[in-house]
Amino acid sequence: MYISLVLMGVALCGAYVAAWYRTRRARRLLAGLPTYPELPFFGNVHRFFGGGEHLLQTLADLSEKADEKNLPFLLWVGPCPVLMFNGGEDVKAVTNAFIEKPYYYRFGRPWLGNGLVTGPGSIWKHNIKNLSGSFNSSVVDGYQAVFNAQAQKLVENMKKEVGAEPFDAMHKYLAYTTLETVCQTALGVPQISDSIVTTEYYEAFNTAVLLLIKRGLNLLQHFDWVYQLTPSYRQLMKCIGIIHNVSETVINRRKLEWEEKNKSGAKDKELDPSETRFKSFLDILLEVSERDESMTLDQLKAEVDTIIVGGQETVATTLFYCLLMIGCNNDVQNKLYEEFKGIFGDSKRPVQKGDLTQMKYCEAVIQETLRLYPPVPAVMRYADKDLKLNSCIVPKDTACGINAWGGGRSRRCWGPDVLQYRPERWLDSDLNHTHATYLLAFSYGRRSCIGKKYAMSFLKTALAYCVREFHITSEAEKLKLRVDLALRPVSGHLIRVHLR
Ligand code: HEM
Repeated sequence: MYISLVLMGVALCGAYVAAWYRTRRARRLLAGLPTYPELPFFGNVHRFFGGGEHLLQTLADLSEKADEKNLPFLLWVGPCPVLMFNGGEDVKAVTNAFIEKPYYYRFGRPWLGNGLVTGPGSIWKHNIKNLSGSFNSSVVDGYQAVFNAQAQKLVENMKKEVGAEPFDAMHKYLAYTTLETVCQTALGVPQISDSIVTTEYYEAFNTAVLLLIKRGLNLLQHFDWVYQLTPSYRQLMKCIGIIHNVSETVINRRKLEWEEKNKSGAKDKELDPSETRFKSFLDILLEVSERDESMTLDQLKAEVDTIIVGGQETVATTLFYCLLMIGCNNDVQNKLYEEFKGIFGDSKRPVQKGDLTQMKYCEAVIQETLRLYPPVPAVMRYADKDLKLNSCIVPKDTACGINAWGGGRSRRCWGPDVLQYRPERWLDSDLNHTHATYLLAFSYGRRSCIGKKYAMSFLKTALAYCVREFHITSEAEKLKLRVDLALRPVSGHLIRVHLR
């Protein structure tokens, strides 16, 4: 025990000195940027302790300071610099220059392998060429029947809550709805709910997310060899085993079907559309694997798991905040209802592709929600070379934060009513390219979200079903939030539904 502690102490000191030596040039180049006073050894790391609420306060505080000065905010994690960018030309330059991510993205690799989110830049660069169009309009349009069925199921479930106590829509319904939707469209399995999203899978999925967050927030566990000694590691591996087992089973079955189809000499190499009635993400990957040897079975699994993770909580969280916001902004809800009435009349018919393009106000509601409540408040890039910006030089080896919370709440960009929930601002013809660089919920530039079109189509569909059926109320003006990778509520997050 004593020897282990001494060894750990020596390793930590060694790592600190090496990192300090490597980043002394950064200290010189970044002097003058807004920052916090540093503690010896820890830098500003103590600002991240104290739980998710405290973390959000820190993020909000540094975002405001950066906005006031119109400069990136500098943090020191031990001896290592982290620059936080709120938006504007800097974000554009940083996201286009850097495709590497800091080391802690590796924590997700036991689950997501070298998929798009967690893979190293070189692998991402190769695969994105094949996958960037995976969720283009024609593919996503093919998912509309799944979106409708899932939205219908959601409102049927929520009807149980009519006249009941306020409830937590996220955990009771939304998380499950989006997990089913994304599994179904990613894997292309009909009747997925019975066979795939079992309670065991759902629980393993949620626990794995929480364990990864826990690791991220515990600096000591950043060392692989420390983490591998913990019970959390064993629990994580168990959860990942359950999740992988599901995706592997489906992938293997689908791959066999695909190979048999090819052997039988079918001219059209797409799977029989009658089986799924849409082209799943897995189908797209199988097509890629035919012409690109680097799309191995492992890589294919990594990409499928990535899509499921990338699309599940983000979409559920956005829908959740949309419901909360319209629940405490009656005027907004009325306008939304009127828009749906204009499109559907009194009918509760399924949403069609053409309806989605007419939902302009609905789109504004989603954008405004994402501006104030980005599900992923910040993402990171790693500077693998120097980059000259107008505001500073980003030195090689600096971590760069793309701060969606700060961008959406930048007074400089959005004006004095920045904190007001006002979807109308998105209908304003004065909105321009600069505003786009401050709406960072989907990140920006290279390695930004490829599921934006998917997310918008599903969210519009789900909102149409919910608002046609229910009048929603919430007390979200009392909403309290925390950050633990995702933006999560602490209180003020319950809703009530009333039949229209
Ligand atoms: C409102 C919903 C969504 C939000 C707010 C969102 C947000 C984001 C963000 C912030 C990133 C950048 C991650 C990083 O740099 O670390 C990202 C990447 C990604 N998202 Fe989304 N996402 C959403 C929906 C979806 C959906 C529905 C899918 C797929 C079905 C998806 C798939 C992905 C993938 C594959 C990446 C990695 C892209 C790359 O690195 O090239 N996302 N998303």
